[in-house]
Amino acid sequence: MSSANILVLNCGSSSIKFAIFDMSTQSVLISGLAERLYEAQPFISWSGLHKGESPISDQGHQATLDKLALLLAEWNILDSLIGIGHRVVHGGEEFSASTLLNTENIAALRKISHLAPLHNPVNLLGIEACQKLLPKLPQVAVFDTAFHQSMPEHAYLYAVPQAWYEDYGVRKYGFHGTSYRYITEACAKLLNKPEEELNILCAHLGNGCSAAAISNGKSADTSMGLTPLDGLIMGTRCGSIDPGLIEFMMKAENTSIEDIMNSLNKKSGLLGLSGCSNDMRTLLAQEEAGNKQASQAINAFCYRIAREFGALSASLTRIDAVVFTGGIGEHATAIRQRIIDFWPNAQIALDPDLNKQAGNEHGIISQANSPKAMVIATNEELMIAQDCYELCNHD
Ligand SMILES: Nc1ncnc2c1ncn2[C@@H]1O[C@H](COP(=O)(O)OP(=O)(O)O)[C@@H](O)[C@H]1O
Ligand SMILES: CC(=O)OP(=O)(O)O
Ligand SMILES: [Mg+2]
Repeated sequence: MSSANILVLNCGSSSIKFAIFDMSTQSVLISGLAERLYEAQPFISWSGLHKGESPISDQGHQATLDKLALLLAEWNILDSLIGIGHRVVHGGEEFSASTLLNTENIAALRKISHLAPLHNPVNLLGIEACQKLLPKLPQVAVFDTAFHQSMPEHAYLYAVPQAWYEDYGVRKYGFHGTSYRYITEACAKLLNKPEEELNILCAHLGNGCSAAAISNGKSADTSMGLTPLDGLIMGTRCGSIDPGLIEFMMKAENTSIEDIMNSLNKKSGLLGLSGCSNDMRTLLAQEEAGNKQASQAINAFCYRIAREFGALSASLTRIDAVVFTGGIGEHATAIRQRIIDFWPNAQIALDPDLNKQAGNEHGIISQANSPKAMVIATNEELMIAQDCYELCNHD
């Protein structure tokens, strides 16, 4: 087996995605997903050199990380690894680029963990598990926030007392940056343009959802903020709301700030509006079956994305393409059409066949005479593997 293998770990709030890359060929050897970690029956599946699936004996991230350690040993892959790359969602102001981890910067990461409560604590759990399993192996953190460090001050400042920014780092950071970085590279190639000349609007629509304006290949603005709670409607997160709502609901329900924040993070978004699911596939099926609340949730979701595109377009001198990515963006034909329907002044006309097949060989789903709309499958794991490989080889 090659000795240029990198393990990539993406610990999410309720799932763990992993991939083993052979960087001598930039190919994936094995990739997998553990899902529903806090539900009755957590489950892990993998494919590539080895293929299989298995229930996980216990709930939570730790049991899954233990299971993954057993699988890596079983696949005889541990000795071939030269580094481990971790998706870390929040890098605060301290981390503006991918970083080789050590005791000091892990401690610094721990300090900003509360800024992404659904993500950073479990990202750290993954880092600790790997340290235990392979203490000598270099580990690299790749931050969702890094790509957005190019945002200008007028985009990232909140209109709150300046001391909040100076003393506590309260500003917009933006997330899904590793995905936007991949999309920028891929889109420039597909449109045959230098990255530095690419101007696009992109929506990353997964469990977490955000949109970004990319100007001359760099992030100019994005919908998520200090935390990944702001902006678009998400699976269980509310997105933008009137901040006054928080005090209002605390008084109305005579409850704590923790309770309200828990509801805004875990019981809102598509789940809260529909009252039935955070999963777009389920909601589309429910809508088809006549469930009005599911329909309301989907419409609010799509409208908010159209509105965000309209707002973000203010920061671009020209729009080369509107790009959809993430689980929903890549797979939900009807959602892409509905977003475009809610955005008439963009004058985009989708080609129904191209939209259905999620793009031609250039990723394009719009008609020939329309402003361009595209679908590009994101690959955060490849970006993480590349950064990890580069940092491991330089040390
Ligand atoms: N064929 C599909 N049609 C509609 N929605 C889909 C389809 N496939 C996946 N999705 C949706 O994608 C979302 C998950 O996206 P994903 O990017 O995998 O999430 P994560 O943020 O966990 O990485 C879910 O809402 C799921 O319903
Ligand atoms: C930042 C974020 O929302 O990530 P995810 O989409 O993985 O939840
Ligand atoms: Mg995701």
